Amino acid sequence: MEKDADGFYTPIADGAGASAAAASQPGPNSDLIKSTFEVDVTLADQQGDPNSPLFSAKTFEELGLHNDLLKGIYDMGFTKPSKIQERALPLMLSNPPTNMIGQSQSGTGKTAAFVLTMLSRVDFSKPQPQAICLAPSRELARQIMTVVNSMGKFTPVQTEYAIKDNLARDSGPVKAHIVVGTPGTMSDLIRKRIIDPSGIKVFVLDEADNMLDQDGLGDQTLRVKNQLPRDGLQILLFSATFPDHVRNFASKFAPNANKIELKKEELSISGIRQFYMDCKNEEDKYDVLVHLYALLTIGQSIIFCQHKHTADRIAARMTAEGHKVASLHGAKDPAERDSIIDNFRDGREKVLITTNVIARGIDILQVNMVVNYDLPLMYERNSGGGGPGGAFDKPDIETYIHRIGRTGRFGRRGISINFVHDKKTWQQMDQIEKATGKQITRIETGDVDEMERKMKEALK
Ligand SMILES: Nc1ncnc2c1ncn2[C@@H]1O[C@H](COP(=O)(O)OP(=O)(O)OP(=O)(O)O)[C@@H](O)[C@H]1O
Repeated sequence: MEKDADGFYTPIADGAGASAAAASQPGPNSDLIKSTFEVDVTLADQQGDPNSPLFSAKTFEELGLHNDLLKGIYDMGFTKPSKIQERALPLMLSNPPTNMIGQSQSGTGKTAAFVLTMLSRVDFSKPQPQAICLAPSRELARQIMTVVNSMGKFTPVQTEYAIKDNLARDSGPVKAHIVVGTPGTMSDLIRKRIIDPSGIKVFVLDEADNMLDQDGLGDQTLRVKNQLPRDGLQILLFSATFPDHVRNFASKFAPNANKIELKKEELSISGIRQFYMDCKNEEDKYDVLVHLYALLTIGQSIIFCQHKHTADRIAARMTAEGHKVASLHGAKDPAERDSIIDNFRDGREKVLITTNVIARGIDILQVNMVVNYDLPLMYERNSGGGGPGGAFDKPDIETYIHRIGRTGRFGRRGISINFVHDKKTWQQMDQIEKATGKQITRIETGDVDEMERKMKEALK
């Protein structure tokens, strides 16, 4: 592997043209859903294709992992590493520890790469925090923790959450080896000395571009970092996207890091077919969504809105009209959030209406459809679109890539549908199409049979 002029390693190739699997598991009555066997076969095809992000020339044994971790990996049903795992793991496990900035498309196994590093670096005989991982949402932190506990199943690892409402104010010092949480709570717990930072050797930021962005969680993340030991700390930053405005900061945050980065045109995964639907106006979007309901429930689907109140309003209206949907956003209380995402993860709910809170990282293999009810937008200063000096007018390309990446996980097929309803939204989608370099195809809105035919075709 060679570094280029910027210190980045050879880019990971896109999986373009790889024969992807059909939509994933459940739904025994659905003809959209292929058997697990078929998914395995096509996954093996992709993992053998050097152009796929799932390809690896090596085995997990060759990556220098401890036997107990290999047992955990195989117990999870992984047979071969993905490209990011193959490339990043040997660099992250080598001594002396080196920082890493790792980029790879959505759903290509970044979590396992950093979780295996945390588990490899922990001294299980010492009952104190040694690795911490931050994520932008409690849902993602909980998911990462599941991976830590599954991969570490054959080790004596102890884990603890740093998420709201988990540890009481008067909790004694945390003795767990690995702590996973969100930045605000993690920083609080360190400040209160409930988490002793002195033994921390590994600091991971998942969705790192979002965690470092000053318009996002940047301040809180920096606060956590400033509380950690300076010497010998290994910093690992992972994301599917690293936009230019955080890239420099990421390099300063994780000095002298090994870097694995994607080319711009490789950002989105090719197993996801992107569509759009013309809606007559804002109100018509609701009717189009209701029309789609039968298709949304074939597998599972996530509907993204810009605002919490939109998610709640649509969910309440659909429920009143006899449809079964759930809504999830950051204004709900933590216990309710946990139960909503758990119900969705377990397939008890099929349609989740939400905001950007779960745009990143959430890994639910059965999700074969993502709907952008509202396109993701970001604040643009002086756009002239109202508000003092700016407006939410600019398409948020990174969020778009992460949102559609909730489907098409690890070689599976998926569909995304954008609702456009006026000139402005049309132009915003056009900008997204240009920036991602992937075609977004029109689907006839009124003709349900045609919609179904196109979607089935896309999922084949
Ligand atoms: N080597 C492997 N073999 C088989 N499955 C794998 C392997 N590595 C990861 N997976 C599975 O692939 C799915 C996606 O992995 P993961 O959630 O880590 O993706 P990611 O790259 O972090 O995506 P995102 O950018 O959306 O956060 C998970 O269900 C995970 O269990």
